[in-house]
Amino acid sequence: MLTLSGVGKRYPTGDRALTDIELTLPKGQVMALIGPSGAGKSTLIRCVNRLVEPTQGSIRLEDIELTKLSGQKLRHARRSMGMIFQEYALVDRLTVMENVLSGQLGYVGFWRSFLRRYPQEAVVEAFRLLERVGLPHALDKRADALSGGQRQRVGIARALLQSPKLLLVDEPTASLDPKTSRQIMRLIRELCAERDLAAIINIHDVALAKQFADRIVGLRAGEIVFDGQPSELTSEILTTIYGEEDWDTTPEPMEEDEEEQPAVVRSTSHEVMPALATGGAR
Ligand SMILES: Nc1ncnc2c1ncn2[C@@H]1O[C@H](COP(=O)(O)OP(=O)(O)OP(=O)(O)O)[C@@H](O)[C@H]1O
Repeated sequence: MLTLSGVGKRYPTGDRALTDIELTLPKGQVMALIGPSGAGKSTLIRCVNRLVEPTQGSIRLEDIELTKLSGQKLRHARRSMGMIFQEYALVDRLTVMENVLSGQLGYVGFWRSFLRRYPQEAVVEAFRLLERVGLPHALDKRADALSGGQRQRVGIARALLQSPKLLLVDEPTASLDPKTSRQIMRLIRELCAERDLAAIINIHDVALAKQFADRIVGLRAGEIVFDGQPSELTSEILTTIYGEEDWDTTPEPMEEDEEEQPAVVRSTSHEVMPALATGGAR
């Protein structure tokens, strides 16, 4: 369905973000993309929808070579990719319903969308989607009155309204509490199964990736260093992806007379390690 071959990206600054990426994603597969900060996860996702221009290689979505598209054809191809990006924030002053319908912007003409007059069938589908993502009672709420989890649900409904073939999801749980994070990951997974939709999810939380993805791809310094089943993600492989760390032990409780550590320990972004607690069933 989606095939990346020999994909590379070097930014004008000289940073090489991706090297020789080979990846094939079949229909219906939920793939989690993990790796340390700066490994190239966001760059990879953005190369697929061409928010970032790959400097090498080919990216095919079904029979369309995405790297060669421009203008109208690129806009058309982008409609088949639902994007759930943190920074694709909702428009706060608009209602939930209006935010979802804005997923139709690529379809309806400029004046129609400017005047916010959407086709009846889009409105009906938006109702249905809002019900499906668990927000049937929030249609008229302003987006700024929603919780983080509710906002993410609106973002998911908006992405689905354009009937995509592929979902590109960038850190969907970054600002959510653990329970809401699980609910959002479960929802994405269920929706992919219902619609035979493939998804690439850039996620820092390894435990969530293991629980909710069919496949995990580990990036390190722009290269794929692991591609396999969640059950194959051993401590050795985590070390390959993230670098040396004792993945299996948790710290011993401190002795009473031990000097207390500061509550917050700041680290550079390159030292960010994944959460490893394994939760219960899906
Ligand atoms: N616009 C840009 N211009 C120059 N270099 C960039 C740009 N965006 C990213 N990079 C560089 O490309 C590399 C990969 O960055 P990217 O954001 O894709 O990593 P990431 O794995 O998504 O990181 P994080 O988990 O922190 O979001 C890094 O070295 C980064 O500094």
